[in-house]
Amino acid sequence: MDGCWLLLLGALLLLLPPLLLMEAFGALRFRLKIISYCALCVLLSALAVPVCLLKSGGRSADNMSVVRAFGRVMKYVYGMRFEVKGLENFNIEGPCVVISNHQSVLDMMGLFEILPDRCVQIAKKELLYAGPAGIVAYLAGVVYINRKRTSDAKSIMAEVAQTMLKENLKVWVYPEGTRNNNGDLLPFKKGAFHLAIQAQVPIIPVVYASYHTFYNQSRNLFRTGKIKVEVLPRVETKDLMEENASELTEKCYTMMRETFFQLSNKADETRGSVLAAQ
Ligand SMILES: CCCCCCCC/C=C\CCCCCCCC(=O)SCCNC(=O)CCNC(=O)[C@H](O)C(C)(C)COP(=O)(O)OP(=O)(O)OC[C@H]1O[C@@H](n2cnc3c(N)ncnc32)[C@H](O)[C@@H]1OP(=O)(O)O
Ligand SMILES: CCCCCCCCCCCCCCCC(=O)OC[C@@H](O)COP(=O)(O)O
Repeated sequence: MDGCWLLLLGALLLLLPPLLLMEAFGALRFRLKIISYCALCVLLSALAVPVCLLKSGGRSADNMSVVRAFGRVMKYVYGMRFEVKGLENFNIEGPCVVISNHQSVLDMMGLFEILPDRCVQIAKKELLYAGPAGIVAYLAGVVYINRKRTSDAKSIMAEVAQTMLKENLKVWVYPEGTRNNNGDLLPFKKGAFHLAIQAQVPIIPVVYASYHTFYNQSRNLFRTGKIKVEVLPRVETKDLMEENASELTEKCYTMMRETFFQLSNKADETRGSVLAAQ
């Protein structure tokens, strides 16, 4: 492992000159910081691959704890602190579907901060081609879907409903289906909710506060910061059927959006105008 840390240190030193240059140029600085973040993800992944192979010999959800340990290095490098509420809501026997909002590539830090054991994510298939990061995600049991081929994605998720029960897995889905940094949540895709209903497992919503105070792509802002996170109480799906998926989606969306605004200290403008109209 000593070799690994030396390699890591060497790479960080290599990243230092570009980081200094960034002080002078806003846009360049922002880009370099994002690139260095991705490079660190790739580097940590490359270090984690052999450890995963030694631990499990191949693809296994047990490897996710290795990836989580390596992933937790990133928050120290980028000066992110987390304030987590409701972590005890993860303490449930058996499988469940975890859903959370997805703002940026920085979410990897927030993910590994609270990721429970034996929890795998659903990811877009393009991530498989991100070199070592794609490989380590595959080794840790990440399920890849092609978002453009809905019917394929649905059948893969139907298989996941079976495997999560068989192998006692939690599955983490970003129901917005893409990154979104607009200060609100995008409407949710329904796959996560069909998955929970098919497997008859609870949903655990997780909300990360808006990053707007320290990260904003359009303003080239990427500083250190504190991220409030709340793990909400489980939403049961027992006895729900396929036709209940839309209302379940709506219920979770409303709950998470309210929490998102609370955590981000913002007024819910839409709700305000709806109330005014009544
Ligand atoms: C070493 C450490 C450091 C290294 C770090 C690097 C290594 C990392 C390692 C490890 C961490 C990995 C982390 C990865 C993170 C990745 C994040 C992403 O990639 S986010 C993008 C992909 N995720 C999704 O897209 C969400 C899942 N998407 C869905 O669930 C969608 O619903 C989907 C794709 C299944 C369909 O999407 P639609 O765009 O067609 O929209 P819809 O409205 O949901 O569905 C259309 C109709 O189909 C029905 N439907 C959907 N799913 C169904 C189902 N399963 N069964 C039946 N009907 C279904 C719906 O009810 C709807 O029909 P009606 O409108 O209601 O009539
Ligand atoms: C051979 C080296 C190839 C290098 C490629 C550089 C890739 C950088 C790897 C960073 C991996 C971090 C994982 C990111 C997960 C993530 O945040 O993915 C975004 C998707 O959720 C949503 O996609 P989108 O619809 O594009 O917003």
